[in-house]
Amino acid sequence: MTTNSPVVVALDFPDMQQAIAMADQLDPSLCRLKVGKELYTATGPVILEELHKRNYEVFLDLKFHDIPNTCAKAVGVAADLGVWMVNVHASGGQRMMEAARNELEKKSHQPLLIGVTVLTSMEQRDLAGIGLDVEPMKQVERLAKLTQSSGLDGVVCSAREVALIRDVCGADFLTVTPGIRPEGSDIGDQKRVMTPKQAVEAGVHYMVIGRPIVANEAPLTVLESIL
Ligand SMILES: O=c1ccn([C@@H]2O[C@H](COP(=O)(O)O)[C@@H](O)[C@H]2O)c(=O)[nH]1
Repeated sequence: MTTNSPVVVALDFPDMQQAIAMADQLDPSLCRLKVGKELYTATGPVILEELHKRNYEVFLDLKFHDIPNTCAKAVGVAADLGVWMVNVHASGGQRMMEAARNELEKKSHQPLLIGVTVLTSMEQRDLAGIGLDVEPMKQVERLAKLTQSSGLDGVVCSAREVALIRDVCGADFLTVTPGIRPEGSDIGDQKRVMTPKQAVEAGVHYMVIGRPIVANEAPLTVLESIL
């Protein structure tokens, strides 16, 4: 099933049973689902089959970052698994991203291919700690331009950077934004956050939302209130 919903719910769980129980409380006409490192490491590809059977489109958020050949082959396998979206770290560089793009061109099913810019859990001092003397906004801009010139479909960034990305990369270049926190909800380890309303006003294409929905005892109600 395809949906027009801008919400992608992060299924961050340690096992199949909890992930499927959550998927069964949500609705594929109201959201897509994201499978990340914790769940995929626990279950392997069978989780994707289960979610596809339930008519969900799935963002496989494994953030590949490796030498071009290894990264491209991993992206190719993700395409064969039928996912809707897959991502790589833009800081893997242009040759790595182009190799991933080229690998997808050989595939009958081609997921959206997205580059991760600066993790939404990072602020300026975290960048300084890895030797980058630059503001997150500037680094996001730099990596978004590199991602676009490498032929990818869009970027993962904070909703705070979306207006700038729309200016420099155009409105069709996809923005996928974690770090979304409804008014009053716990920020946790996220740093560059926005509310769903602010994110939509900024023009995001997709909002990735995990704990505010999946840690709530009424996840469908929270999803509906966000929508
Ligand atoms: O920059 C990034 C990239 C990915 N994520 C992922 O999104 C979700 C966010 O979950 P919350 O519970 O809403 O914080 C999570 O799966 C991250 O791995 C991100 O947060 N930031």
